[in-house]
Amino acid sequence: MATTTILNREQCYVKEIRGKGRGVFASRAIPAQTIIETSPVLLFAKDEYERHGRHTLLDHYTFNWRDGHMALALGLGSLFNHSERPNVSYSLDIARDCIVYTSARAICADEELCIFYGHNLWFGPVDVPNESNSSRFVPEAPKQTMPDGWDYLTNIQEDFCSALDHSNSFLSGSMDDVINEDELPFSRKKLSLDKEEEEIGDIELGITVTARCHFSLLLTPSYIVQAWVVDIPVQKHIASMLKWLKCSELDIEALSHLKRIRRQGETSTLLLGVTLQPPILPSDVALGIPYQLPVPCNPALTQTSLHLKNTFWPTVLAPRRKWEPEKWTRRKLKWAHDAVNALKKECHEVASSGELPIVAYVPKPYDDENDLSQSFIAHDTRTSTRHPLRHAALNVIRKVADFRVTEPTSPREDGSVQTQNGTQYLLTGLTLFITHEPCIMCSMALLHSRVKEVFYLYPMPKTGGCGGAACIPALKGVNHRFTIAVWKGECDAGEDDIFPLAFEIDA
Ligand SMILES: C[S@@+](CC[C@H](N)C(=O)[O-])C[C@H]1O[C@@H](n2cnc3c(N)ncnc32)[C@H](O)[C@@H]1O
Repeated sequence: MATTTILNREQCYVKEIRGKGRGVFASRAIPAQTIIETSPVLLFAKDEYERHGRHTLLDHYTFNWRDGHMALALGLGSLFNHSERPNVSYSLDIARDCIVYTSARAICADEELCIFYGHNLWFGPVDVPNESNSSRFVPEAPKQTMPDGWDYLTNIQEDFCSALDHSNSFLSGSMDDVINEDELPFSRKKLSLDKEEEEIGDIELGITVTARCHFSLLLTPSYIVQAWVVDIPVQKHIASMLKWLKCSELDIEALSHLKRIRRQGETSTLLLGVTLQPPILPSDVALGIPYQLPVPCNPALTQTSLHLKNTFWPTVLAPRRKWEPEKWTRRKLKWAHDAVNALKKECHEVASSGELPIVAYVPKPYDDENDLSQSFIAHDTRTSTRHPLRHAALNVIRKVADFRVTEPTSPREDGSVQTQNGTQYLLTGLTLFITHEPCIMCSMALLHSRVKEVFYLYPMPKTGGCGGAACIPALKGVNHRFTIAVWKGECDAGEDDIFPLAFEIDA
């Protein structure tokens, strides 16, 4: 086999490999994160490339560039072969018209240097670097246009998050001024949780009961059941039965929107509860036999709805409290604006490392630093770890939890330190900033974490769990709600396109 030695600054050489043609090799050990090669590119306009280039051998060597241009890397850049487990990542330096190749892990002398071309190869690949040596790093794929199941996340241009947000006109003025809602650089989603139920057919009947589960706070099985009631023939027994009920286990929160007694003519009926079996009643009171009735599952929000609900069972009127969004001062806006810029800065770095450019950031809280004494940032690592659950939001929750485990609370008597237990993952009172709308899984995790609010820059209509494909904090039956806000100016689509579902929240 012929061996040609061509050295670049990092002493790489080119060698012929069976079944692959030429390849680039390290002549000495290279530490991780070393720039191996910077190749200037030759750019072809889209038209020119379509008419000529793509019908030639050039098509095996070119990279997608911005604005439909195609780029041919000069120097060693065109000679890196493909591997499923590449040891080299690359980033397109659009401003300098070059491609920068960086070692994704420590590389041994005489190891072949490979990049990842993507999933749509035009040749049958041979010889992947051996598993024990291999990095799990998979950089952005050239020419990849296939749907990736993640709203084309893998195709998001590197420059997407590169521009810091300098549009900070809202920051000039007194820092204590409260900013009008329509001047805020973000829009808050309103989560509509309750329908008015003003038609008889709209009344939701039945009570949702949750089976007791000691292990999960959130995902417990629930059933919709009818309520048990019993007629009380003798009026003087009503008071004693109400007293008995208070002490029984039947008096539960889920029935608090219903009145206990229904009077119809001479008959008084007592609402007992929502057990699966008929409740056992006191034997010393003359009562009818318990029976089941469908009862409204929500309080009445309006008089019309009250009138209709009362035909099923007397219901409490609880007019909706007006949604009152939290007021934002200029000082707090500055805090959020800094957080967005921190996200973007990190995102830019992540994109050039070959991971999906998704970053989540939990800054020190604006109001109360006792909730978290330092800020945390994490990016998506599902590519490098080959672990489909390593999303940015989950990674940052984990970082916060890991930090808290090591953060001593108070010393014990014997002088050893005590750590908090079981609640480290909680983001109570904290705000999460994230480049992309969290997916359904992450939105559920965030709900579980009791996060106070989530700001994102880029909506994900097909996979998002904060208004895109679903709106997790607006679901019925979840035990926490968080505020959702979208930072303006990151997406040109109209709001209706992004959020096909209109939600409102009860404060
Ligand atoms: C950008 S060039 C790489 C340099 C090329 N080997 C050469 O000698 O010019 C891409 C071409 O290299 C070959 N190639 C790259 N990676 C390969 C692999 N893992 N297995 C087989 N052929 C590969 C394919 O023919 C592909 O069209």
